[in-house]
Amino acid sequence: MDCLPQAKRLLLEKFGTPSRSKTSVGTPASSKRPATRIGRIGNNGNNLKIARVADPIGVFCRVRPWGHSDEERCVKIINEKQIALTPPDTSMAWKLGTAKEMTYSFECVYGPDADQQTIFENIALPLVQNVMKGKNGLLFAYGVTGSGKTYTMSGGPNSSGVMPRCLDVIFNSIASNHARKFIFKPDRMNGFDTQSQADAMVDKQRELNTITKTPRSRNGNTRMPAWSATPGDIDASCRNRDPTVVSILQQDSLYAVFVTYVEIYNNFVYDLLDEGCFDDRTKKFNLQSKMLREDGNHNVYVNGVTEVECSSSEEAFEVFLRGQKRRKQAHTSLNTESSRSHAIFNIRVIQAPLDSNGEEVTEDKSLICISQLSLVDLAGSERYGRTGATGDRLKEAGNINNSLMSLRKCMDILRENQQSGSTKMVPYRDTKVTHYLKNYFEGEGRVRMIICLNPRNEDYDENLHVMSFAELTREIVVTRPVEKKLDPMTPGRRKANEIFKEARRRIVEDIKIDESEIPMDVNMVYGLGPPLPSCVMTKSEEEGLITNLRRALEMRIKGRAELAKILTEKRHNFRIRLIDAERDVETMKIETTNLKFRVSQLVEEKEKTERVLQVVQFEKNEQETRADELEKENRALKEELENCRMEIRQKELVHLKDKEQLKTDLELQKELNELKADRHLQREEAKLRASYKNKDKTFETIRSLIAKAEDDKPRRSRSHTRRRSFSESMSTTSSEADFILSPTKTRSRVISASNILDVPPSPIKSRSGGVVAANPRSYRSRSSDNDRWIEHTPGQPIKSGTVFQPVMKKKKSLSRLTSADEIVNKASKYCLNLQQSDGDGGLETKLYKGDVIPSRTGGAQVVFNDVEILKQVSPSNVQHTSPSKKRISSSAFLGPMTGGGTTLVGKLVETYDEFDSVTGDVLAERCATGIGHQIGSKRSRRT
Ligand SMILES: Nc1ncnc2c1ncn2[C@@H]1O[C@H](COP(=O)(O)OP(=O)(O)OP(=O)(O)O)[C@@H](O)[C@H]1O
Repeated sequence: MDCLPQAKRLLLEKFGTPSRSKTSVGTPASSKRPATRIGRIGNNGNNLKIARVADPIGVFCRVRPWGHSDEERCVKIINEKQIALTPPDTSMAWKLGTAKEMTYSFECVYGPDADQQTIFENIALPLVQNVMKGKNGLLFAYGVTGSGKTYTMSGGPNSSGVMPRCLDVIFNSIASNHARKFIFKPDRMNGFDTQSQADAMVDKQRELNTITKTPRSRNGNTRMPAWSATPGDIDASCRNRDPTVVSILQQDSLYAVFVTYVEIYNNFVYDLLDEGCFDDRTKKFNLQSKMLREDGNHNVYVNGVTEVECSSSEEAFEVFLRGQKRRKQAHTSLNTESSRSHAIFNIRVIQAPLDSNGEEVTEDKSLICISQLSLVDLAGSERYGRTGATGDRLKEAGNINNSLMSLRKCMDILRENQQSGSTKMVPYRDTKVTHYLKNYFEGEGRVRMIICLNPRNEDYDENLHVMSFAELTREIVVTRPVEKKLDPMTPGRRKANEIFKEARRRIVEDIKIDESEIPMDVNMVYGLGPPLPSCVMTKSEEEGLITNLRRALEMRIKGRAELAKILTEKRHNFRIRLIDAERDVETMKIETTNLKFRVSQLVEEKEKTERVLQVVQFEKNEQETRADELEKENRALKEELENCRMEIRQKELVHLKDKEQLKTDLELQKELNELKADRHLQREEAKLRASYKNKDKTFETIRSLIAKAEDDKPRRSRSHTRRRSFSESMSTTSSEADFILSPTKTRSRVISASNILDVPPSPIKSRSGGVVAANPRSYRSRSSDNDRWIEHTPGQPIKSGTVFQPVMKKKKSLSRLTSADEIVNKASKYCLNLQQSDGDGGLETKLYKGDVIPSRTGGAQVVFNDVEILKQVSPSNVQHTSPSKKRISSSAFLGPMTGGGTTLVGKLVETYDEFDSVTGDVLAERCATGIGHQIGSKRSRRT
């Protein structure tokens, strides 16, 4: 509905009433020059010539403060619009004799006392207002070096210049309509695209991830660039914000602000916000020069320039500081921080209307409006001679002056074209600065210039040039930009959307229904039809516009009537639903009363149940305590039972052991008895043989007697018969003897009698006539002894120092055996070496020898068959030697040998006695254990 006042305004403009009177802030009314109407060919589709209103470039003058009050100065402020330049004696004009005081007029003149706030409000704020309306603006500062251009544009630490204030006002104004970050995305061709809120959120998240990896700024809000401002610089967080707000917002549009910062140095364009050019090695920025391009609307832009979206003026100002650090500045004799390049800081305001639901930004790219405010800090003009510049500085100065000269040339031709109607080509492309600003001078925005003056006498000559440029510029008019139709849709969508959302939230809260069940269609209520046709009347007699307008309005009236009908219907429906709802409420009230009664009953029941529950709980606790006690008792009894069982098991083990021992003893006893019986038998046999011998002698005697009586035949035949019967009886007796001496009858379990009987008897007579006890098995030929011995010496043997050495050519100590195989497969003999004291200081060494034979279970068993005893007795103790030991010793070695195996058996029986009585325990314990341990599972049978 904004279209009627807008149409009225356009009509007024059409008929010549300047609309500049609307600008309340800015140039004083008295200083306003009437808008110039210039003829320009515009293409409105019908190729009609239209007149467009043009404004002159607004030129303002600012005189910076001078050092000392007594210092002579060449600038004199005549009034708020005029200044006078007085040539000093040192000036060139004085020398040439053309010196005279010159007066110059400006839109407004600001003296040394003018503060930054005033400069901003009067010069820059109208441009900011324009930008918010979707129009472009250019503000540039021009003047000699050190005249205060940078100060005016950027400001100092405690005095914000034009640029930060512009940012403040823009962000203040769009506060409630600020689009979420990343809703607008630069399309890299000077345009913008929109994206959904979801996509914007994704981009936002990505940015947050990047920020968390980099340090934060001093105020903690935004990213702190690695090369951010040093403490001496202007701090974005410390400056005072300008609180001004311009209220010319499109309420149904969302806004975003992007900034770019470029510099033109030595006629090359550089992107001061390009982050990919920091050289870690040199710690310097290697900026790549950029190209200037034209977009589809012939707007010049820097190709590939970094456009930074900012959420606040602080953030934008930090971005500016970031770029400022890279700007080419140098110390010159005229300015300690002289700008050696033209810096252009662009603030781009993007606005796009919300969709018909007032929910999201429209996707229609043609409805996106981009307006740009360019703030240009030109490098200062300077004379070569004055600065004394050389090298790079000289080259810079040359380029600066060239570009400023080119700017002046362009202005000159432009003015000539405008004044004389000529169509000379304006050489914008001569330098980058004129090329870049071309669009502004051709009518794409409002242009304002601040002439900065340094009133020192030394600057007079340069100031003169600046003044002539200012005069020239003032005469140039710039076409006023066409008012853009920013939002063609019905206004109020955003508000309606908010109201609708609030209503829906309340319904969801109160009635507890799903939010998705309530349709979201604000358009139904607020869409009054298609947008109104253009109201711009190009010809007074044009009828079509009014007809179209009438038709559109009639459609709207029709639409409104339809909406009214729908409203009535909805009202009716709503009333019916309301009545139903009231009825429901009554029913519910009754139900509520019933339920309350039921609830009170349930509460009583619940209390009763709780009491019962308490009693049950108490009982349960008691029973649990009792159960715990019983459990403890049970556990103690189980432990006791287990102990008893263990005791029984131990006793059973002891019993079994005793039983085993008894069994072994019995067997040994039995074997002993058998051996004793054998010995007795052998004695009896010997006696019998002796008696037979006697009988033989008797027979011999008889035979001789018989031989004497041979002559007597009958007696001889009788004698023959008798002899034959005696021989028969003798043969019978000898077979009986053989039976008695049979090895099988004398065999013991421990010692193999067959081995013993295999050994031939070797009776040797002693000198005394007795039989010498000699064991042929003890003799071994050292050359033919192939037996492999296992030597077992338990404990640490005592060195006897005797010549008595058992012959064991191939022997291995039991303790060195590594596997059972060494006994089973390799060893054939076993020797147990036992040493013990005889109690009288003597040492008794016993060697128990035996054969190693394989056992049935695959192991090995030792069959002892010999004992050798070495007794070392002190001569003084010979008398006291124990008789029993003597007996054992002598009986073992000096026992009677009547021949055959009998002698050896007798000897072995004696030794077995000894073995059994003296070393039985040792053998049982040590030998069996030793062998058993060495052989492992193949434990040999204890013998
Ligand atoms: N109106 C002013 N009030 C106070 N100080 C000022 C004013 N104008 C300029 N100055 C001071 O003068 C010095 C030079 O100013 P500035 O750097 O802005 O000059 P410039 O025109 O940008 O020079 P150049 O072209 O060499 O860059 C600065 O220290 C600045 O603070």
